[in-house]
Amino acid sequence: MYSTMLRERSGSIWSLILSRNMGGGPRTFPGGLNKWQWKRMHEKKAREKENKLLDQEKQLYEARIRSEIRAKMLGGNHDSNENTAKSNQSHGPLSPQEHIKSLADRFMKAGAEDLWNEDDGPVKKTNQGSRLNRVGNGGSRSNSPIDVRSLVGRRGFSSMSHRGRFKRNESSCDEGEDFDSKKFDTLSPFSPGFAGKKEKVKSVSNVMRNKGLFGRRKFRKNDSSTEEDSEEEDGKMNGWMDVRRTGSSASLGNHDFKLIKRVQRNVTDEDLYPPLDINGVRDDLSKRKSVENVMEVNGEPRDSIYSGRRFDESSVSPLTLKALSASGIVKMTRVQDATLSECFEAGQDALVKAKTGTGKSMAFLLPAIETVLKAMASSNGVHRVPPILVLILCPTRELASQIAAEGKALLKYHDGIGVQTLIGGTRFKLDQQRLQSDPCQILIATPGRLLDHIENKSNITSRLMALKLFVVDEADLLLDLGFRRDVEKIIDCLPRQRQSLLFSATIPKEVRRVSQLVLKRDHSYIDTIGLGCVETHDKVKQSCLVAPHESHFHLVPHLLKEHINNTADYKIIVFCSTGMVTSLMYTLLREMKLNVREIHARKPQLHRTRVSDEFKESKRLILVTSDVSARGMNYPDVTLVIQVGIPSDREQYIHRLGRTGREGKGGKGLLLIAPWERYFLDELKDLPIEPIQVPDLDSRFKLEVDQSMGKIDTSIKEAAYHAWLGYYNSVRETGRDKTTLAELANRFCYSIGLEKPPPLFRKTAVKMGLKGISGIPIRK
Ligand SMILES: Nc1ncnc2c1ncn2[C@@H]1O[C@H](COP(=O)(O)OP(=O)(O)OP(=O)(O)O)[C@@H](O)[C@H]1O
Repeated sequence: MYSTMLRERSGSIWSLILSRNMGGGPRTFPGGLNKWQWKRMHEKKAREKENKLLDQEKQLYEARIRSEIRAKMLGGNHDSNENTAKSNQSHGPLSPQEHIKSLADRFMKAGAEDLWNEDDGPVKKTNQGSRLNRVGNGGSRSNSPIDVRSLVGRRGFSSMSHRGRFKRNESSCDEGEDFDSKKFDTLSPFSPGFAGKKEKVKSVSNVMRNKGLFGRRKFRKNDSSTEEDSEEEDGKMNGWMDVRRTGSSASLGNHDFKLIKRVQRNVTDEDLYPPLDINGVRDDLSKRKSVENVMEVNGEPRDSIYSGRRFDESSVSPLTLKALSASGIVKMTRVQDATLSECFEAGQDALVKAKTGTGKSMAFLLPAIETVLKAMASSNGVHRVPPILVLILCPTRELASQIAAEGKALLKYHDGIGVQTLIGGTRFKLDQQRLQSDPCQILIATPGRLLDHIENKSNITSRLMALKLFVVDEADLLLDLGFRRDVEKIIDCLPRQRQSLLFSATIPKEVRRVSQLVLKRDHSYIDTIGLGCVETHDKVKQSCLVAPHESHFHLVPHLLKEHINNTADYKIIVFCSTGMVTSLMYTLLREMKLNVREIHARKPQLHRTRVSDEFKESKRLILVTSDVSARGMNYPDVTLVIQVGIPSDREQYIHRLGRTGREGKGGKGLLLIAPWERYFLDELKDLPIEPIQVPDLDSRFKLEVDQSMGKIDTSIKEAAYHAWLGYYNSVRETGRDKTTLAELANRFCYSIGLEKPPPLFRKTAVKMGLKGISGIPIRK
C-alpha cells in the first residue's frame, strides 16, 4: 500500500516535472539541474550529435558521388528500369540508385535534416569560385551539386532545412512532389507522421539485417577505421596492391558495392574517377530536374506559392470563410495548408519556415481564431474582462499593427472576439485603459512593451494564465540574443499547457536549437521551402554592385532615376544600415526632388505609422528606411529593393529582399556594397545574385548630387558619421581592426561632404574601443 502510494506520488512528481518541461522556463529539471544547466547540457548534446551526423553526411555524400560516377562510367541510366536491371547485373546485389536509397534511408535520423546543406564534399571541391563568379561566367548549371532526393525518392527529405549545400538550383525545388499524399513538406522527427516514416525505415533496416545485409563487422579489418577509406588488403607486391573500395560508413556491409582491383600504389582518386565524368553526371541530372520543375502539383505549378487546396476544404469556421472570400482569398498558400493541418487540426507545436510574402501571418491568424472559438465554446464562465487566449509576439510596432489589422479583417463577421496591440511608442496608461475598456482574446505585442506591462503588475499577467496559443513571428530574430531575454521572461509568465508556434522565412540552425525554449519536445518542423531550394523567390531578380563607398551617395539617386524611368508604377524601398544614415539618404533624395519618405526608429511613432500606411497604399513612391521595415512588412507591389551597405547577416538580406516579390509576384533586388564589404557575398553564395557593372555617371549628375549634399545640415551628416562608425564597429569583420575602421569611416565622412570627422564623446569612444585610435577625434 505504502509502496503504491509512493509510486503514485513519484509518478505525479515526474509528470509535474515533465509537464513543466514542455513549455518554457521550468525552475526544476531532472537531476536537480537549473534551467541554464539543463539548456547547456542539451546544447552540448546537440553539438555532439551534429558532429556525428556531419561525419556521416560526408561519408554518404562521397559514396553517392562514387556511385553516380560508376553508373556513368558503365553507361547506366538511373531512371530506366531496363538499365537498372543492367546495372544490377554489373554491380552486384545493388544498383547505384538502390545503393543511394539505402544509404539515405539509414541517414534519415532525427535531427539529421538540417545537416544536409553544409559546404563540404567532393562537389564543392570541383567548384571554381563562388556562385557569383559562376553567374558572371555564364551561370552554367553544370556546377550545381546534385539533388540526392531526385535519386532516392522522397522519404523524409522534404522538410530538411538548407544552408547552402544544395546550392542554387531552383529546379531542385521539388517541394510539391509528395503533395498527393500530404500536400506539404512537413516532417517532425518526433511527430506521429515521422514515427510512421521511421517505422518504415526501421522495418527496411530489420529486413536487411535479417538478410545479413548489415553484417559489416566481419568484413572489416579494423572497426575504428571508416569504410570510406580504401582498405588495403593482403597481396601487396612489386608496387601493386589489392585495393578494396567500399561505400561509406553509412553503407550496407558486404552488400554495399565493393570493387577489388589491382592498381598501382600511387594511383589517385582522380585517376580512377576523372572529373569530366562528374560534370557529365551533373549535366544529365540538372536537365532532368529542370523538366521536373515545370510539372504541376494539384493543379498548381511546382513553383507556385499555393498548395492547390481551398479554404472551404479545411476546418476553418464558416464566418472566417465568409471574411476570407470577402477579401477574395480562396486558395491556401502552402504554408497555410501545412499549418492548418498540422498545427490546428493536429494541435501540434511547430516551427514553421516559409518564404517571405507567402502568407505566414494568415497561417497563424487562422488557427488563432479557431482556437479562440473553440475555447469560447467550451468555457461556461462569463468574464467581465475575458482572458487572453492567443498571444502573438513580433519584433516591430508596424508589424504588430499590420498583423492586428489582418486579424480584424478575418474577424469581420465574428462577434465578441477582440484583437489588441501592445507596442512601444504609445502611452503606457492609455494601453492599460484600452485593455480594460476594449477587452480582447487575441493580443499582438512587441516584447519590450509586453514585458513593461508584466513587470508593472498590470492585470495582464493574470489574463495570460488562460493562454491557449502562443505565436512568435520572425522567430529567428526574437530568439536571437538581442530579444531572447525578454522573450524568456515572457514565457515564464505563460501557462505551460499551451500550444506554441514559431514562424520565420529564415531559421538558422542555432534557432532550431533554442526553439526548445518555447516549443514542446515533440514539435513539428514544417519547411515549405524544401531541401536544396533557395530561400529567395525565383521571380525576384537579384544583383550586386560593388563600388567604392565614396560613390554610394551618387549611385543611389542614379539607380533610382534609372528604375523610375523604366517602371511606370514604381515603388522602391532603400534600406540603409542605421537610422541616421537613413535620415541622411532621405534628405539627399528629397533635395534632389524625388518622391521619397523615411521610416526609422528615431522617428516618432505617429510619423512611422502614417508613412507606413501611406506607402502601403501608394504607387510611385520611394521609402528610405532602416531595418525597422525589414521584417514582415507587407507593402504590396514593391518593384525594387536597394540595400546600401552590407546587412547585419544573411537572414537580414533575405528579409529585406522579401519586401518585393510578395504573393508570388516579381521584383528586383540590388545590393550596393564597397569593395571591402565583398567578403559578405560568401554568405550569399547559394543565392542567384548577378554582379553588375558600375554605371558611368556623367559629371553634371555628380555635380547635382554634390550640390544637394552641400545643402544638407551638418548635424545630420555628423549624426550619420557617428551611426556609420557604430554600425561597422559592431560588424565582426570590420570592428576588429579599429585602425582600418577609422580610415574607412574617414572616407565615408569626406564622401558626405564633411571636412573632418566629428569628435566622439570620450565615454562613447571608450565603449566602442576607439579611444586612442588615430583618426578618431575625441570631444574635449
Ligand atoms: N491564401 C492567400 N491568397 C491570397 N493572398 C494571400 C493569401 N494569404 C496571404 N495573402 C496575402 O499575401 C500577402 C503577404 O502575406 P504575409 O504578410 O502574411 O506574408 P509573410 O509570409 O508573413 O511575409 P514575411 O516573411 O515578409 O513576414 C498579404 O497581402 C496577404 O493578405
